[in-house]
Amino acid sequence: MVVTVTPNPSLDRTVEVPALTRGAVLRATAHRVDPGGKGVNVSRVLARFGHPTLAVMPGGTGELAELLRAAGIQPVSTPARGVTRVNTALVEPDGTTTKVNEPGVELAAAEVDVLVDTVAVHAAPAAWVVTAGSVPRGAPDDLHARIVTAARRGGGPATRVAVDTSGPALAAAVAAGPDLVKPNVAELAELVGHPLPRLADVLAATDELRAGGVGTVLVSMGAAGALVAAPEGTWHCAAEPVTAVRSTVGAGDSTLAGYLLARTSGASPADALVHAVACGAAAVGLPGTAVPGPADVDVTSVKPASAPPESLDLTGEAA
Ligand SMILES: Nc1ncnc2c1ncn2[C@@H]1O[C@H](COP(=O)(O)OP(=O)(O)OP(=O)(O)O)[C@@H](O)[C@H]1O
Ligand SMILES: O=P(O)(O)OC[C@@]1(O)O[C@H](CO)[C@@H](O)[C@@H]1O
Repeated sequence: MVVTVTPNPSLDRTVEVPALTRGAVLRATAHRVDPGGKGVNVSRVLARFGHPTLAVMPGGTGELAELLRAAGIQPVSTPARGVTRVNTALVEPDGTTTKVNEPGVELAAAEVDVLVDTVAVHAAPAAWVVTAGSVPRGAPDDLHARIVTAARRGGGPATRVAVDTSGPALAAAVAAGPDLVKPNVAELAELVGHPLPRLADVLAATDELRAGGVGTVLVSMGAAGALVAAPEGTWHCAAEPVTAVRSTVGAGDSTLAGYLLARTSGASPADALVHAVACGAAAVGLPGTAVPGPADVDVTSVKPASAPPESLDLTGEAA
């Protein structure tokens, strides 16, 4: 079982437009609404694969709860002020996505405590507790760090904790020594305080995090695939670039879910990375915040993970 925590859940509204023109009235060619928020998306992938999951979040009632139940996920709601935010993605035909994320619910100190304690209550049977996404208004920067500690306190001997967030919240969470973090390259660069133009720079950054007490670092790198730096070793893997990108929203969450699904089934970090990359590639071919299931994911189309090509340029500026 995997428990996910989404401190700032959302309803993701995706509107496809012929072109994004500032100041114009745009006529949508398609639209959809998906449950959203990073932890929620991880639960949605797990549910599509038939893996048991519980999604903890402040608020998360009304339409979001209905959509989650329809997806086979039982939401665990904790008290919050305000309503679930609506995050809007404007998607152009080539997949270019402009996203507007609302601030979302607000938490008083007591509501933060309830969220953190609820994680401890549900952590015992979990193989993984995943805490992910932005920190809502009113909550402290160390919210994910507190959730890591709560998951450890309430979890069983086999419970592991993964974090996917950014900025000061990621820095605080890393200091709590989670078993896994899943930054993208920009988030990792902000964390270590300098740009990471080549894969060698990403590797050095993952070494730094692991030396500081993080167990595994899973770095998603867009079309350049993903890298895992684990106690067992370091591997890189990339899918064939998806040319028909529908929406990249949720690709990182699908990558993380794919990795955890494979690891809980006993796969090695290298094989789990292949599954993670296949899930990420499948996600970008799906509209809006649709997440992949087994029928969408083709592991055989992804080459086995290999030693990281350290000279790989990640800026897209190589000659
Ligand atoms: N153009 C692409 N072609 C093939 N695979 C892709 C492409 N873009 C992304 N992916 C896959 O999706 C994964 C996640 O993408 P990315 O690194 O952009 O996530 P992210 O920035 O964490 O996303 P988010 O936080 O919005 O969910 C990549 O590791 C890769 O496997
Ligand atoms: O505002 P946050 O919490 O950083 O990100 C929220 C969000 O953009 O992330 C998910 C994709 O990863 C979406 O479902 C959701 O709208």
